[in-house]
Amino acid sequence: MTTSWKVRRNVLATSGVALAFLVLLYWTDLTGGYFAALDDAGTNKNCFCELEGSINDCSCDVDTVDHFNNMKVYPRLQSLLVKNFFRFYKVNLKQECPFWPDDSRCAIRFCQVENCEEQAIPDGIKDSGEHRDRSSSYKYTKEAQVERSCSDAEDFNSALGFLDTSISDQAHKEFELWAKHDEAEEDFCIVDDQDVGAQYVDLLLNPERYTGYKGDSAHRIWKSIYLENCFGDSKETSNEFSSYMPHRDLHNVCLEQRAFYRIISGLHSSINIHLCSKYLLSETKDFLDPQGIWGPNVMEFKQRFSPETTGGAGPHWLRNLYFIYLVELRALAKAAPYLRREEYYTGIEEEDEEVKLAMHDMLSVIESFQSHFNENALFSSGIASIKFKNDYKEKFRNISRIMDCVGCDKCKLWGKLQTQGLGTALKILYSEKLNFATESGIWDQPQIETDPIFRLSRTEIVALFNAFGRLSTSIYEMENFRRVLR
Ligand SMILES: Cc1cc2nc3c(=O)[nH]c(=O)nc-3n(C[C@H](O)[C@H](O)[C@H](O)COP(=O)(O)OP(=O)(O)OC[C@H]3O[C@@H](n4cnc5c(N)ncnc54)[C@H](O)[C@@H]3O)c2cc1C
Repeated sequence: MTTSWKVRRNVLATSGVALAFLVLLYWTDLTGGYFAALDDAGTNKNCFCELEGSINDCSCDVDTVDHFNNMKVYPRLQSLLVKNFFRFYKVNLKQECPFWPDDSRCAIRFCQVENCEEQAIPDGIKDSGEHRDRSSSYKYTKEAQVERSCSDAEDFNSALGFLDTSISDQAHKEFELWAKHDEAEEDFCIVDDQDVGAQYVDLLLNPERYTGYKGDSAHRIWKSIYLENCFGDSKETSNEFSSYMPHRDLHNVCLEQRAFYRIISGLHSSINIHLCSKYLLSETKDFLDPQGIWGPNVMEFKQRFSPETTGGAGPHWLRNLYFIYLVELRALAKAAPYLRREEYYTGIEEEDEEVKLAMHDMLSVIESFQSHFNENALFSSGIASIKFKNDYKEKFRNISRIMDCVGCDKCKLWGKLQTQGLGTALKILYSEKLNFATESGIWDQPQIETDPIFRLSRTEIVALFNAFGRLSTSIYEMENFRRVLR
């Protein structure tokens, strides 16, 4: 690049940032009085996103989460999620929608997912495969990468060691299916990284941001997802979209149903906050800036969340973001002893060591949080709750199927990842196997020799942390919107 090009590029980049800043200032000015909402005391001091007080159904408040996330969790996640172990996610984006014909395509080019180059993926991730077989928890260890030599077995007496293996191949296949079925029993979502169509995606090349996906297709997805919240009392005859979003009736439904709705609504808020904070401000056709200018769009945020434009519901939706954040935070704390034992192996020695250290630090911070969500409050009412828990699983699995119907590849990628991360969090929170392994002190042993029973695949771990990273970023971005709107 010549010097004059560099100068021109710098000028353009600076003008891009300046434009984004001006848009911010413009809207701050315009909305100064409009945004200010009355607080409980009747004073005109807060913007609608200046949430205060209890998050409901949890023992902590918004301020505590803001401080903990923005100061401690967010910066750590930012440096962790760019590491090779976390940036490559294996997913099947070609799975057909099982519910209706795919009738939509995203209107703008920013919907496309950029494929990653085969050589960019570290060998340690590629070669080890992603099978969820019984040895999967050790597959990312260094030892698992070293092939066993046949000569290791030279002094082995084959006659004495003879084992009657006269079990048919068919029976072996069935055993495998049973094992897979037993393992999947605890799953809250469908993991498709073993599908023929699954491929690695570099998440850093495909940031979650505004794509222009909207209208009937997007609404049908959200509506179908909220419909999964109907436990028994089906409202399927209603054509009213709003009837699936009972924010006004929340106190009339049981805790489990309320939690389900709040989790989905929190995810919905998070996705919409991202598209507001990484909005396409200007689609410049300049070949020096082919990606356009991206930045926060305060007007879009206001339109989506202010009480005036949402019938008073917007601030509740934002509060639900904190709820889902606390659910995933608690899952990470619960799985911390297990996650500390993972190798995070990619084959790049120096980086693997760094990731392990960063992970230990991150998990200690997460464990130190004082007001964790109490997962035992859910599914605690005897036999009925067992059925409820199974219904929950089935409904979350359905949500992962619905994600295959999203008509914009980039939205589908992040939708699937976040659903899988959420499913992994719920699996951790309600896994009998994890409880059993933890209670038997297995994670404290210097060497784990027996089958630990509970395990997560690499794909589940990548989804779990990236999904939590999305929620953490949303809470951080809210702080930025708040600053502008004050
Ligand atoms: C899985 C998925 C992923 C997506 N990812 C992206 C993306 O990466 N980039 C992008 O630009 N677009 C994305 N979209 C589209 C985006 O979420 C919106 O659907 C779209 O921008 C249209 O917005 P809307 O204003 O019509 O309301 P929508 O967000 O479509 O919401 C529909 C209705 O739901 C209610 N509602 C809105 N928010 C909440 C909430 N938090 N809780 C409860 N109810 C609520 C309101 O009544 C609203 O009218 C995605 C959509 C889906 C389904």
